[in-house]
Amino acid sequence: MKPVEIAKGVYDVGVIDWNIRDFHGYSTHLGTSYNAFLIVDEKIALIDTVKKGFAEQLLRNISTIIDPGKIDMVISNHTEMDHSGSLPYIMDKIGIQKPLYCSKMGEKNLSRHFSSDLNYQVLKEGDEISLGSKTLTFIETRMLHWPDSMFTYLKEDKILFSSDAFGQHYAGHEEFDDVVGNKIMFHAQKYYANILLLYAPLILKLVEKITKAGLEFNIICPDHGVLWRNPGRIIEAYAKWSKQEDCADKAVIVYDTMWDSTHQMALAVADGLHENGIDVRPMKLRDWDRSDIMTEVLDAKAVIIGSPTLNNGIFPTIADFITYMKGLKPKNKIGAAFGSFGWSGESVKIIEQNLGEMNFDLPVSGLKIPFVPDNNGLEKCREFGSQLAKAIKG
Ligand SMILES: Cc1cc2nc3c(=O)[nH]c(=O)nc-3n(C[C@H](O)[C@H](O)[C@H](O)COP(=O)(O)O)c2cc1C
Repeated sequence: MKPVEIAKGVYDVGVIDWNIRDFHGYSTHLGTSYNAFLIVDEKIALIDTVKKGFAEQLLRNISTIIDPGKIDMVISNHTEMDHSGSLPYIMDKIGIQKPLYCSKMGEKNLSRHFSSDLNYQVLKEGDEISLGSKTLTFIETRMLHWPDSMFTYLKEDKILFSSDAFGQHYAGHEEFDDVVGNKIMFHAQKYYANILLLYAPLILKLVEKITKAGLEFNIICPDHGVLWRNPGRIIEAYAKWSKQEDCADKAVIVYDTMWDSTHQMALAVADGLHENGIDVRPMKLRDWDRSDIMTEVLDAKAVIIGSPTLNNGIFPTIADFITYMKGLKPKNKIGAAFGSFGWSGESVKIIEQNLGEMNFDLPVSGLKIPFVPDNNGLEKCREFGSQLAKAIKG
């Protein structure tokens, strides 16, 4: 994609990765983009680079605006390779001695990826760099989502370069949120649920800090997806997702099955929930990616997990999902477990134990059915669903 001038002298020179479907284990719906930004003033700054394989494309994009050798400095908001993989190539092209600005942790982490001979210049919160008529300042955002993460703010144009925060894995020619319309919120929700949810308390503090400081934004520029020309919309969504309160009367049933019994149970539990006014999504793990399931979990009140017993344990995909969800630390959820078994039936207890460790509320005892559920068994599943519905509404 050709560079886009988003404000006078400020360009998005990033690239689109149309075909990536597996982003470190996260299943993207529509690829992604690696955004990088060039600010042309008396001095010229490049904010972030792109994934390694796209380095030449980035350089070509920059070359349509200026001679890359004229870049005076590079600013690295985040060390992760999708934004830094091209750094060695770019530094080599623009002059290895040029300053590479980053946070304190950025210096530490970048030098563990690349040469420690680069001209690292450490920035701290509130530091300013004048480019001439434009001034850059920096906001520490440690652990949002890496220790090195920081934001860069272009004061005069009120543009925030927010690194991975507010991003979406979305590939498209549209530059701004309003051009895509409401469907962009799904991609932003998926990104938040899978990358940022565990840092919800830090996000709330950051939103508070920014609000208190009275910082205004004309555009928020994340390193993935579209740029937010309506920043209020995404800031409000982040505040809501981070509070994890006021979720919808919605339940996600996450399950897997070998011989269909737990599947039949899942559908009957779903009926019990639906008949009692709950919006319910049964999702079988070998058909749905864990990142899609987490997207649904984010705004659901209940997560109900079903697994057959296999070798005295839970089915491996369920263990995978529980590990993943645990790491993302969802809060204020109701949980429940069910599953079919043959003789020892450990799965329900193991799931309940895990949900308990995540501080989920378990208002209804788990439901186990031996082998194939008959009509009576299916009725028990519906009843289990309706009891859960009452707890969700209560
Ligand atoms: C390889 C294998 C191992 C199993 N191990 C156990 C077990 O340790 N304990 C148990 O209670 N049932 C065990 N079962 C029985 C299943 O839990 C039972 O068939 C159940 O109905 C399967 O549910 P599903 O149709 O949802 O997969 C095992 C089944 C298979 C195929």
